[in-house]
Amino acid sequence: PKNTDSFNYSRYHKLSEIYSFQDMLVAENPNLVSKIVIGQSYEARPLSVLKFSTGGTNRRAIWIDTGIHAREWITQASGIWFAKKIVKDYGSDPALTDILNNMDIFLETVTNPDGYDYTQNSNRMWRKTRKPNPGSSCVGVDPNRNWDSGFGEPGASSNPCSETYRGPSAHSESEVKAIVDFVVAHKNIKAFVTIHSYSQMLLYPFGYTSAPSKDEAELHSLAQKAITDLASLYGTRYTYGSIIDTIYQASGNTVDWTYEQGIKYSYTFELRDTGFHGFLLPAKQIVPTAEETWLALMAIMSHTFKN
Ligand SMILES: NS(=O)(=O)N[C@@H](Cc1ccccc1)C(=O)O
Ligand SMILES: [Zn+2]
Repeated sequence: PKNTDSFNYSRYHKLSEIYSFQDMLVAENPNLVSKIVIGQSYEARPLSVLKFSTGGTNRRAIWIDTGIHAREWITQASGIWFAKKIVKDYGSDPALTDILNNMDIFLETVTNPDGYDYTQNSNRMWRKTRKPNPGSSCVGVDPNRNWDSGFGEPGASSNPCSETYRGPSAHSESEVKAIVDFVVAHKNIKAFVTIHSYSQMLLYPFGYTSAPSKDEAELHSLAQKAITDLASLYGTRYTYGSIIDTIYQASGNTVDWTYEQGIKYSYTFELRDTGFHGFLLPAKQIVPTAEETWLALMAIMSHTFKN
């Protein structure tokens, strides 16, 4: 595709097409969008983050990532759609314009590029990173068990062959460490949203413990508002609540760590569907899924902006 208007948002794209989309979006919108490379994957691919900013220095910021689990293709595709949506709506949608006149948005659309490439060329059901595990014939670490929050506690595996292998140590994966370093250095991120599929859930900390977070009440009511807005478009029904109560115990997960870093509005989405297609969601559902999810993201971003 020649530009981001002719780009086909209703199709899943290979890694090189996503990278060229990012560069086209930056080139078309130099006053709003820039690309930051926060590190590199095990196989030395760039970990690229799109920054949406109207100026200032170290403004309060919102982080969104998609594709940390490679096979969850609806999430990378939604992330691409979100990027174009931000550019289209800035200056026309009052709520988004207000947010971007005061805050920055960081969007990492391919958070596990090695894994994504592997699903495209080898194993469509790959989940983890692609770093070999010494002493094992099994490859990869689960990037949603590798964070330094309840690391190694129940809710992750110590077996390199497991899909939920936590890794040899917290932040052992460069794809995780790059985000850790970015969050620690930035210091002004107020909302952190990491997007997975499938199950149709909106989840908040904690996953490693049944102890409620101190902000449980606020996180619960904001989640309720977000999934209500989501459902208003196509009637898609989400459940919501703490990770451990709503899905299962999971230690070393992303938002437990970001919440413990002090980022109150830390959420994990599980997008469509509830298992009929699962990870193999048909491409015709990409745009409807992205559109409805955007409404929930706007609820979270607006609340973050006002608080
Ligand atoms: N996306 S998924 O199918 O892998 N499910 C997630 C569920 C999950 C979501 C948020 C924190 C911990 C765990 C997982 O990492 O197991
Ligand atoms: Zn996932």
